[in-house]
Amino acid sequence: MNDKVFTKPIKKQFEFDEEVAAVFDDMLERSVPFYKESQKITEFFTHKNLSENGLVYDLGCSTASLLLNIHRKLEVNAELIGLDNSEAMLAQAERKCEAFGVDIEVKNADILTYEYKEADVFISNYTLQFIRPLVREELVKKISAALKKEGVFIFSEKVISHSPKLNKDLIECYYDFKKTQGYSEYEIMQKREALENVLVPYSEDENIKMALNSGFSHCEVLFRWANFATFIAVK
Ligand SMILES: Nc1ncnc2c1ncn2[C@@H]1O[C@H](C[S@+](CC[C@H]([NH3+])C(=O)[O-])CC(=O)[O-])[C@@H](O)[C@H]1O
Ligand SMILES: O=C(O)C(=O)Cc1ccccc1
Repeated sequence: MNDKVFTKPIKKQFEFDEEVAAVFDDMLERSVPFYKESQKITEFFTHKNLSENGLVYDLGCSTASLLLNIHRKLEVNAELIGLDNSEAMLAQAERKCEAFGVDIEVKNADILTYEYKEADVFISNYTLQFIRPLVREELVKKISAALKKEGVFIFSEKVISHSPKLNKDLIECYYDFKKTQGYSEYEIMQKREALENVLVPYSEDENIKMALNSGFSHCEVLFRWANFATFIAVK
């Protein structure tokens, strides 16, 4: 279904409710620049770091698109677990996994309090940005603690610049992108308001520092387009 969520006046903050879940795949493909490319890079580095009988967690798996792609190219026996705390998203995820006849575990859980098993790879695609800054680093520490030695955390985020001029231009560049994807100025502005204080992006540098401060020995950018970036952190 096509994303028309912000074509009408919205009075509430952005939520991952039924209305959003029903159009979510279209929303992400049209709202995240090079979404498919960032997914492909994430898939590549997941396969590279996954060992026989290994485990992958996808934090904020939404409709399970990424785990389904990873599953398609699995060359080892591995456990894939997707976590999300939106019932509406999980219903879509289960519907897709069933349709493809795929054995992926999707669980209703809060990624902040979940008790993780030892894993080879953690993924968070555009989810950390929705975690309150006060507890975000704590979560990254929890992730690093649950990873195997040399395990990886691959995460994609919307990012900001601390140069005010550059930040303003990055936002404008992104809004031009959204217009080319068929969103009107009205939809863009309405969503911007709904996301205020809900989606809190860090700069590229702040994301890397957070990873290095949380038990990772190395962190760098795999892919960046204007204000969207994919990072890899190695334990
Ligand atoms: N505390 C939390 N616990 C569990 N889930 C959460 C929490 N907070 C938010 N979520 C979930 O994190 C997801 C973030 S969307 C991820 C896109 C996906 N990775 C994709 O690549 O398709 C990003 C976006 O929409 O920009 C939503 O499904 C929330 O319900
Ligand atoms: O669409 C936007 O304005 C964004 O910042 C990206 C996004 C994509 C999907 C859900 C929330 C935010």
